[in-house]
Amino acid sequence: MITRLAALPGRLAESGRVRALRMLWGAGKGWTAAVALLVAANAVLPNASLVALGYAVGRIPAAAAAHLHGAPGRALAVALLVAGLVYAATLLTGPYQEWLSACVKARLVDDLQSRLMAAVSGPVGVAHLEDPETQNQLELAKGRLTGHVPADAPVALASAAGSRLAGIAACAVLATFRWWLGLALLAVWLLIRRPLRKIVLTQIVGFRTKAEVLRRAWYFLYLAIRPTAAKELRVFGLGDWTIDRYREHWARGMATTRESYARLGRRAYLLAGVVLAVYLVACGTLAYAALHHQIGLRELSVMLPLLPATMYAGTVTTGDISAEWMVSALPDQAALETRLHAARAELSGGRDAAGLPERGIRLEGVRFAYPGGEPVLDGLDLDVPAGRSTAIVGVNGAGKTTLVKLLARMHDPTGGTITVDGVPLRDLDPARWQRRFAAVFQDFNRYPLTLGENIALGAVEHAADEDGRARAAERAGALALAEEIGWDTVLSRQYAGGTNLSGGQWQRVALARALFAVEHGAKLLVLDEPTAWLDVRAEAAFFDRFLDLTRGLTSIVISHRFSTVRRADRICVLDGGRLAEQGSHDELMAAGGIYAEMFRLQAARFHAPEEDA
Ligand SMILES: Nc1ncnc2c1ncn2[C@@H]1O[C@H](COP(=O)(O)OP(=O)(O)OP(=O)(O)O)[C@@H](O)[C@H]1O
Repeated sequence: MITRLAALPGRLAESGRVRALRMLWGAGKGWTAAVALLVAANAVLPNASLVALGYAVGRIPAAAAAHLHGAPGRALAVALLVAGLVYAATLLTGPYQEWLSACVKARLVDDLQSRLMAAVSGPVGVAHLEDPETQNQLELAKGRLTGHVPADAPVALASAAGSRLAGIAACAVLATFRWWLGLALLAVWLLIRRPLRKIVLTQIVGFRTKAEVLRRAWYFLYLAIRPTAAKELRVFGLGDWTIDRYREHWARGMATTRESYARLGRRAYLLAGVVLAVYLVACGTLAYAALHHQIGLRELSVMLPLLPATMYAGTVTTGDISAEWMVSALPDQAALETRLHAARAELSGGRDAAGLPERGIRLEGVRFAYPGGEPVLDGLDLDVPAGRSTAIVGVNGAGKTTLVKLLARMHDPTGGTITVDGVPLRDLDPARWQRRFAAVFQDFNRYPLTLGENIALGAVEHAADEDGRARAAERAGALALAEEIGWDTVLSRQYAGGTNLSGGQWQRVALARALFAVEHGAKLLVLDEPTAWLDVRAEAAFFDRFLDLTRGLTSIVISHRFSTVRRADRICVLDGGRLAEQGSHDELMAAGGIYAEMFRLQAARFHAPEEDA
């Protein structure tokens, strides 16, 4: 996978250039014209100021002989004025480039980031998000791993192109003195550019193979600076360990980059020898011509400073290197969009899911394994009747959450069939089917938004329904919280005026969100460990409301707390990837199987004799 990411440096850079140009054109004709002006300014002004200064120097002897009077004095004054103006214009190109870069970047960042977000959110499943290659490509496309933002590419390329043109123009001016000298300088710089640029491109490719290691480095950096991990890091004294891990991964990730910089340096010294030889010839030729009065002071003072300016025709500057890095991210963006667009088709189906399920969901011989993993479900047969509550029970890793992910079409089974009222689940429009669901996942989201928004996100198109929001909060036991802190308080102290919630308070908010979705039409309620964070009283209140909460819904509850599970109409026990037992609490207890054993084990902890406790 990594090799695919790393391949073909040349093509990668070229397609990036075309993309950068297209991006610029897309940003607007005015910006394209402004960038073209930058290219022209970089190409013309530095040489023009050298030429103008050379002309002014050439006029000094005549003006000095006339004591700065008369026509020679005026000619010098005009030449100096022109040189000064051109030089001032040259100085202005720097700020102009900064301003242009900021403006173009502001336009492009928005577009590039939105496109990335759209690409990643496009597929209805979640497999692509669990795929390391997607994550590598995503980080490269954002430019975060390299520190070179792709939105800067058009202006950086324009600036580099302008400098190259300036170098070529300097060679052309020197060719007016001796055609072979201009040509020799151009040829030597062009020859040198190829190997130098190849080193940079190889460095970029080398860096890309380290994307995963560098992602790790960034992970350790964020681990150290984000408040979520702060408590554990301190309790276990992991501060230095985190820094060491960061450094170790960063050093590994940057090893190829450092090596290629060293190679670039060595090669540059070698090539500098060749350049020196050509420059010696050039200086010698100019000196010879001056000594033999073949050229005057004016020509000499124009040609001499242009000699070093020819290097821009081929040398690789830090600006060039940055531009290459920025450009290299653009094909990643395109490849990611293409790949994730294809991933949209992986979970296909066009039938409307409205009104489903009326009778129920049936799983027959369902098999599923995560990519590269052992089978999690291995021939599962299960009925989930509509309008009833079904509890799923099993040991850690039995596949309970995975089963819910299959039902919600985050993944499709690798074998067997799932049908809804007899219609294959694969035939249903996956996005519409997902909107039939309301869920409190084990790792529910804790949005750093207001309390009101946290609940309204369950049915965002009905966010204005304040009565519905209050009803959902009341049923979830979160109304008191709303009355205490207000609907508009942000649930994170990392934002001004925000507050932090306890785990149990968060769980009530997550439940309220799911119930708000139910208020607005969701018919399948999934509760994955819905009471894990609740205190005893809140859990008891939840049991009391369970029948009310799930009435009329097809609900699936997953829990290791048997007091929650026993309220369900039907309990299914997963074991070894299959359905091991099913029935009501009483039936399963009477059967004396896995469920009964697990239930008794848990109950025994609460009824243990005191010496046992
Ligand atoms: N995204 C994933 N990629 C690869 N393997 C996964 C993924 N999610 C879960 N698994 C594996 O699938 C198996 C079942 O996990 P699952 O989360 O479905 O179990 P569970 O019954 O819900 O467990 P628990 O009671 O601990 O919540 C586990 O072995 C787990 O390692």
